[in-house]
Amino acid sequence: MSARILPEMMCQHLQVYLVLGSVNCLAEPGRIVQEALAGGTTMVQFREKGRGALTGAPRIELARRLQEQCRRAGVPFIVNDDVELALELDADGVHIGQDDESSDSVRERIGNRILGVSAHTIEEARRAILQGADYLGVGPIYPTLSKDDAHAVQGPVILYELRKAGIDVPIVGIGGITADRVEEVIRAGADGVAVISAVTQAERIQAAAEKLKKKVVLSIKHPGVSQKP
Ligand SMILES: Cc1ncc(COP(=O)(O)OP(=O)(O)O)c(N)n1
Ligand SMILES: Cc1ncsc1CCOP(=O)(O)O
Ligand SMILES: [Mg+2]
Repeated sequence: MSARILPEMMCQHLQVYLVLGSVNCLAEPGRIVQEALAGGTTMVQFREKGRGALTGAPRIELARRLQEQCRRAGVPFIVNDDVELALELDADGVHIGQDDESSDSVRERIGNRILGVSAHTIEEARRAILQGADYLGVGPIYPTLSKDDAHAVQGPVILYELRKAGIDVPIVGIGGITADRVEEVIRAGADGVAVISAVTQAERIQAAAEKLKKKVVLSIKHPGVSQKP
């Protein structure tokens, strides 16, 4: 198996990170992923959960279909929560939260595949890193309608606080992020943005992904030290 992903490469993949399941999609999920990839999406997470989510064979079939699209585009395909499914598909990685299986156990099971861990505090971030996280998902940065059990909104300042505390692993901001908010999120310390609705609910999917990508790239070009929002 290949080695653990390098932080520089991880940061590239985090730039425009599309998180989705069939329940988020107004159009057919395969079409959304196709257009999002055409618009420059850099990583995709299969998050098939919530009311009306697919289960059993249809869930696996959809995951396989989206994974194949990502493979063709050369974009990593990450499975949310379900380590079994990630191993069955030979996915590129897994994303887990604080209420899921522990990071050290998942790291042991997935070998060198990408491991993303949600963190809401400096302590959670430090533990996740010690236990083998390749990146941290931090949020909700802004209010979100896409996750019923989301933690309290943290604002971009949490990104600044994590960086100030010396957390230097790749970080993606998530929760309520729109193109207009990208600059603030990146300037506060994120390496990229993870979005559900900004892409899945857009009228023009490809254009929405393109706009996010452009804003991320422009904001990264003028980084400086993490700035307090
Ligand atoms: C990139 C990214 N960051 C955070 C999350 C949230 O994970 P979690 O807290 O486990 O919640 P669920 O998504 O499982 O409902 C994520 N999925 N992706
Ligand atoms: C999965 C997840 N974790 C924290 S907020 C969130 C939902 C993000 O969705 P949106 O981009 O539509 O706010
Ligand atoms: Mg989870």
